[in-house]
Amino acid sequence: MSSMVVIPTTGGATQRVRVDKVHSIVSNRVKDREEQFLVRWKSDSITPPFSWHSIRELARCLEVMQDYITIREKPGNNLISSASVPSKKRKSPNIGLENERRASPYDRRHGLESRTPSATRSRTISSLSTAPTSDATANVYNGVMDTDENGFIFCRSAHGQGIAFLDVQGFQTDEMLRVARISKIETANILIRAEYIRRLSKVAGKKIHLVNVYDYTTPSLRFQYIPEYILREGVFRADLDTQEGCQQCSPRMGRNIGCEYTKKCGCLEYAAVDTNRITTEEMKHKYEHALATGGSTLGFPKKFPYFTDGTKRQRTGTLVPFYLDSRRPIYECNDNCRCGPYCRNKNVQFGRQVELEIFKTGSSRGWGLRCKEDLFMGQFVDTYRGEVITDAEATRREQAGGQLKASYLYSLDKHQESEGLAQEDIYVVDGEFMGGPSKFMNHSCAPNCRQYTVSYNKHDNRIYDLAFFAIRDITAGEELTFDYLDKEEAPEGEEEAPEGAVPCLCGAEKCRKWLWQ
Ligand SMILES: C[S@@+](CC[C@H](N)C(=O)[O-])C[C@H]1O[C@@H](n2cnc3c(N)ncnc32)[C@H](O)[C@@H]1O
Repeated sequence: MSSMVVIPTTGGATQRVRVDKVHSIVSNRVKDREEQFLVRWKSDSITPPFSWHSIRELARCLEVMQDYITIREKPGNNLISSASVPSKKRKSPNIGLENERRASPYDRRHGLESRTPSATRSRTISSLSTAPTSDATANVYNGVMDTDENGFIFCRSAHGQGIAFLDVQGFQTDEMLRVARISKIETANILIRAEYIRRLSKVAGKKIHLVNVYDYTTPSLRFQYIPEYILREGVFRADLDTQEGCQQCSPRMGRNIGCEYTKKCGCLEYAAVDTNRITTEEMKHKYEHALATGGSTLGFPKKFPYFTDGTKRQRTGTLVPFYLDSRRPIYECNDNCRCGPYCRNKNVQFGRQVELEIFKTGSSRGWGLRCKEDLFMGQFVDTYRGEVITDAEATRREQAGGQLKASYLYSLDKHQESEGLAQEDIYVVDGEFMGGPSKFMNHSCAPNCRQYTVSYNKHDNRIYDLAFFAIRDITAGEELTFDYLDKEEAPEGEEEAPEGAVPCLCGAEKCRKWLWQ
């Protein structure tokens, strides 16, 4: 049995397969000591074209290759979803189709014209019982190889005498599955890992490492690292130029640390009042009046969120207890402030300053995140990034994505109550497919980090940063975790599994047993 066109895999520059033409990868084998993958090409035909390709030709299709490997590793999987098997109602396309094949540019480039079409070609594979075996030489089915104007190879549909046929109904055959199972996938895993590490090296800020001492898997290449939120349809944020900055502060007031006096700093207008320092009856009365009328609380005792040089803890930049021990929103200064670029009230906006490591946990929790250096209590770790979507879109994605989807969705509802925002006005951050390394932070019922609200524009209360800070000293190498259900009062663990509950594997002494309740 031979195919129409044998793709040369040695000698000369390797031609690549273009990822946007590939539907999926559906099988693998080792041929001539080379890992090869069976590509199903995008096509409207109900017998789409297939062809075998070496790993080098698939160097630009690593995401698709990873999809295949992930499915292949799942026990009992027949590697092709029922959705992609054409309906039995459709008529068979190879009846009466006798496409005369002309030499393609690909053939001409490789001097393959003489092989097409040829009487010496073996018979078409017409039934599953004669589908390719491990030692079959068939390379192209239901199509012919071609190259596009940029030199990328692709396969286009063609049927008829001499064109090997592969029926996707009942795909794959037992023999293909057997061959796929015993054929090692090593180089592909190495290339996928190398590509992920290459992409991590492009992420802004300190280095992010990837460690897996358990197996050959790599986090999904479909995840895209982004430096900022991506605003999706129906989501708006105030223009940065229009954000109000503090006007009474300056870089050189007091200790030359930018903002110095909480009573003057306009950025703290909506920051929480330190009620412990409201000591006189008169002040108390004024404060109650301001609360009742929605008046400004500027001038009441407040706190800047971060320690500065010269404070007793000497942990410059870490959160002060007033914020650390609460869930009060943090208001940082912005570029329109008069306090200058290095104000003590700026921190999260400068981005991550610590080296992180994504690591395989070795348990059913999948991947996790840890820090390569010691962290102080109150130290900023990283923000949570992702697509910002409307509440309606979040509901839609949640319904489509199943119960685990919830762990990637974060509602920006901190100001909902205080600002009287309707539920449909709430935006949601989805960090499943786009975001940063904090996507890998697992849940713990006894966490060492917490997520805080950090705003730079006090008037835009629908979009703000979700920032992770250490809530105790953390030794380098310790897994970073936070409580997915971070509430003022954590719910008690229930004996019975609530509906949709995912068992919690955090291992904390007082584990609540379920991720969601
Ligand atoms: C935001 S992701 C964290 C990264 C994830 N481990 C991964 O490999 O991509 C949340 C998911 O991790 C898993 N997970 C996180 N914390 C867990 C825990 N304490 N127990 C069990 N599974 C956990 C669950 O599958 C959850 O849906």
